[in-house]
Parts: sequence; structure tokens; C-alpha cells
Amino acid sequence: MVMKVEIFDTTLRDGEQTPGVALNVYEKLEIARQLAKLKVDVIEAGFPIASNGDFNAVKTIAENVKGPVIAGLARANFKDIDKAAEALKNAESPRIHTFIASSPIHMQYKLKMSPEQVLEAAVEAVKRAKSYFEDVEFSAEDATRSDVEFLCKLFSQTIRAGATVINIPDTVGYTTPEEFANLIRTLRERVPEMDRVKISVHCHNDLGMAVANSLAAVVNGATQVECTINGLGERAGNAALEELVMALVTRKDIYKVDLNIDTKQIYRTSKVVSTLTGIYVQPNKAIVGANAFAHASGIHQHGVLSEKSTYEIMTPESIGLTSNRIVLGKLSGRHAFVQRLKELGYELSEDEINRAFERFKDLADKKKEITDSDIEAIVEEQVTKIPQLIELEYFQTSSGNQAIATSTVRVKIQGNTVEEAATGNGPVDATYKALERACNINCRLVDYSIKSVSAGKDAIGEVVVRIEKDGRIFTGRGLSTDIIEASARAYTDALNKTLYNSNGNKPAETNEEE
Ligand SMILES: CC(=O)SCCNC(=O)CCNC(=O)[C@H](O)C(C)(C)COP(=O)(O)OP(=O)(O)OC[C@H]1O[C@@H](n2cnc3c(N)ncnc32)[C@H](O)[C@@H]1OP(=O)(O)O
Ligand SMILES: CC(C)C(=O)C(=O)O
Repeated sequence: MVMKVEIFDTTLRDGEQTPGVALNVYEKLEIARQLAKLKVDVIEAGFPIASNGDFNAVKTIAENVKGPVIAGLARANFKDIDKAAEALKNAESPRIHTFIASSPIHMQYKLKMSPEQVLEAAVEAVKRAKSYFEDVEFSAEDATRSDVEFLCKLFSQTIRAGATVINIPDTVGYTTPEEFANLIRTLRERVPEMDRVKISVHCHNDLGMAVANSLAAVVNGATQVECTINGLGERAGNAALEELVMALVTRKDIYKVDLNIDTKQIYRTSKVVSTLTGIYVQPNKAIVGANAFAHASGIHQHGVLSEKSTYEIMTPESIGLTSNRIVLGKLSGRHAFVQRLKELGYELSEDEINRAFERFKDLADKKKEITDSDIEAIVEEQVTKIPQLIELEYFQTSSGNQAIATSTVRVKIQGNTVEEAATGNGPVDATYKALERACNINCRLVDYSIKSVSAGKDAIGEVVVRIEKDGRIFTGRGLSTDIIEASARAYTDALNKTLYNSNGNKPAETNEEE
């Protein structure tokens, strides 16, 4: 039988211990709802004794989020446990997570307690928690720097007192995969009671080994892993949920475990957490970083264009992205360049491609990333000029915070003058709708960007739009000191290209008339 590993998400508790992060009740609830969509098994919603805000957050999540077990943290004392029980009482599946440190350093200098006192406090805490709920987790904080004999005693007695989950934290990220694997094996061998509970691990990333240590524990029998979205957490953070999950899924051949997680929700969850915590994800972060599915070098780009699995060990779709990204720059090759030309609707001759590619490489030496608009400009300047089938003759908009935005446009389309009006969600939207009507073209706006290309009050605004028609992308550019006019010109430019293309012209063919 394939072993099941449960995912215990502690973004809302240990993740909130990230310096600079403080989530309010609404933000915590939103994250918890997203974690439920991700189908984590357990949400550790907070530490109810910490503050009234955290108590309310745990209570609100317990009352509103169904599906996962909802856990609340408590030190090994009755005050914390009673408070956690109060916050969790309306949860569908509540769990009290109580902990106390077991390492000589922590017991002597922090708790100022003897091992016997720690043992007694742990057992009493578990019994108290058990008087509220069936599901009780006990953690031996700093387990990886604890005496193994003492850990065995602590786990044996807390299980007998009613713990249903035993957590073995690497609180300070000190252990290594080999050492941690050995610890989990030893505890399972020496504590017979461990067979009847879930064995959990909670690894910190101080030496960058949180995920590797957690995986080593899974191989040795851990059935629950504690982790956070984007690897948030105290100091260097916790094991990153997305990395753990995708390692277990992608290398199922090695780990041979089942998970409940809906991996397609991973990217969205990462975004929600980074937006609400304000902690940005580094671009090269595994799985959810902006570059995790981006290819920048020619040899790799050629590989993935031929067969994605040459350089992708998992699909972008599996984490909820729509596609990978080919980033054009100075290290790109001809294959990727030609592919992008095709995607942009150009069909060039060999000679035209050669000229455009040469210009592309020159530009790429000066610019970090070559955008679609740059490629359009290269092709138009080097290879082709598209005739103006649509000319914007006139436009007028009216809008205001109390008025429905309206726009009237007059265009000359293949020699005929057409006037149309439309309302919209703002003057730009109204103008775009009026232009579509006037030109009788149905298309989808994919991207709109505006930037200033000069300085000062009379700065010129450049609008670049990308529209999709029949699966092809067309880019339009417009310049004006009036941003509505720049927007209207950019859209007219893009519509002109769609019309030219649908008239049966090859978009990049040289046209001598122009
Ligand atoms: C490894 C982890 O990540 S554990 C979770 C860490 N998270 C947090 O600490 C965030 C929330 N914490 C807080 O809001 C506060 O620290 C509180 C409310 C828990 C406690 O606040 P205070 O009462 O002001 O105590 P303070 O934080 O200064 O010191 C911790 C006290 O708890 C004791 N303590 C620490 N861990 C435990 C434990 N597991 N069981 C029992 N007592 C403990 C310490 O010995 C110390 O006791 P003392 O006040 O008698 O000296
Ligand atoms: C409370 C425990 C599980 C913890 O956060 C740690 O040891 O890092």
C-alpha cells in the first residue's frame, strides 16, 4: 500500500513569525481559504494566547474554513491550552498543538527547568489538551539538539497521555538529511508507541536544508510534514510547501507516497501569500519564482521548443501556470527568435529572418530583455511596412467619477469613413469598444501598458497594447501627450495589423506602396 503523507501548513503561525509580517484577521482568513483550496491536511491558524488579534483569527478560521484540520499552538501550560481550546471549539476538526523544548540548552537557559519538570509539564499539557479534543499534537522543540534517550521518554509518555501526533522539529535548522533520517529511524525503533501516532517533522532552513531534511524524514517513516508557503517563517524560514510537494510528486518513483494536495493551486496560493504578507518571492525561487519555468539561453530554448521535457522536469500547468516563458535576450538563438516571430504573426523569408535576427542580436547586446514590441519594431523597421488600412480621424471621450464613460470615434477604413460610439468602463475602454465597432473586428485585449517616454508635465506617453485575434497576437503602439489619444492610436495600430492579416496578407511582407 502507498503511504499517505499529510501536509501541515503553518504559514499562518510560523510563517507569520517572518520578521516584518503581521496579518490581520481578514488576511489570515483569505489565506486559510486558499490553503483549503490547495487541500492541505492541516492549517495551523495561529497562536491564540499571543494576542487578541491572533485569538480572533484562529476563532474565525475555525468557524469558517471547512475541510482541513484547524490547529492552534499552545505552550505547555494550562493558560495557553485553555485559550487555544476556546478559539478552536467551533472547528469541524480541531487540533491543539502543544510544545515544550527538550534540548539541554533550551531547558537550562530558556525554560530554567530540569528534564523531569519538562517531562511532567509535557504530559500534563497533553492531558489538558486531550480533555478538550481528541486530536492533540505534541512537539519537542529543538529535538535535533536533544538527548535521544530523553526524547524517547518524552514521546513515549506524551503518546500514553493521549497525543495523536508527535512532531520532531529541527527548530534551528541544524540537522542534515543523514543525521535526521537516523534520528527518525532511531525514535521509531526505540519508542514502540510511535507506531500508533502520526509522525511529524518541522524543519527550519538555516543551512538551506529544510526541504532535504523533511524528505529524508519521509523516507524514514514521517507521515506529516510541516511547511509554509514560499518558505516563510522565523529567521531563514521553514521548509517550503511548494518545494516539498513538488519533490514528492515529481519523484514519486523514489518517495512512493500519496498526497491530498491540488498542485494546480500552488502558484495562486504563493501569489496570495506574497501579496498579503508583502514578502516578495525571489525570481529564481524553486517552483514559484518568476523564472522557475522561464528559459533564457538559446540551447535550452531550442530544446524546450522541440520537446518541453528536455529542460522541464515538471509542467508549468501542474502548479497552475498557463505556460512556460521563453525570454529573448542576448543569449537566445535563432530557433527561439523564429518561434516568437511566428507567435507574433510574422511569416518571413530566410533573408528577412537573417536581417531581423542580426538586428535583434545587436539590440540584445544593449538591452537585458527583448520584448514583443521590440521585435515588432525590428521587423517593421528592417523588413516590412504595413499599409494603413485603418486611420483614426477623430475621437472624443467624456468621463467622470459620477458619469458613464462614453467615446465617439471616426475612422477611415479601407477608404470608407465610419463613425461609432460606445460606453465603457472608463474612457479607454469606451474608445476601444467604439473602435472595434467601427472596424467591425472582434478581438481580445491581452495586455495594455503605458509609460512615459519623456520627462516633465508635457511628457509623451507611449501605450503598447497586445490583442488576440483567432489565436494570433498583434501588437500596437501609440504615442501622444494625451494618454487617451496614445491609447486610441495604439489600438488602431493593432486593429490595422489584424485587418491586414485577415485580408490574406502575410503580416511581414514588404509593401512598396508604403
Ligand atoms: C519554536 C517556535 O517557533 S515556538 C513559537 C514562537 N512564537 C511566538 O513566540 C509568537 C507568539 N509569542 C508571544 O506573543 C509571546 O511570546 C507569548 C504571549 C507567548 C508569551 O509572552 P510573555 O508572557 O510576555 O513571555 P516571553 O515571550 O517574554 O517569554 C516566554 C515565556 O514562556 C516560557 N516558555 C517558552 N516556551 C514554553 C513552552 N513551550 N512551554 C511553557 N513555557 C514556555 C519561557 O520560559 C518564558 O517564561 P517566563 O516568562 O516565565 O520567563
Ligand atoms: C512549535 C514548534 C513546532 C516550532 O515552531 C519549532 O520548533 O520550530
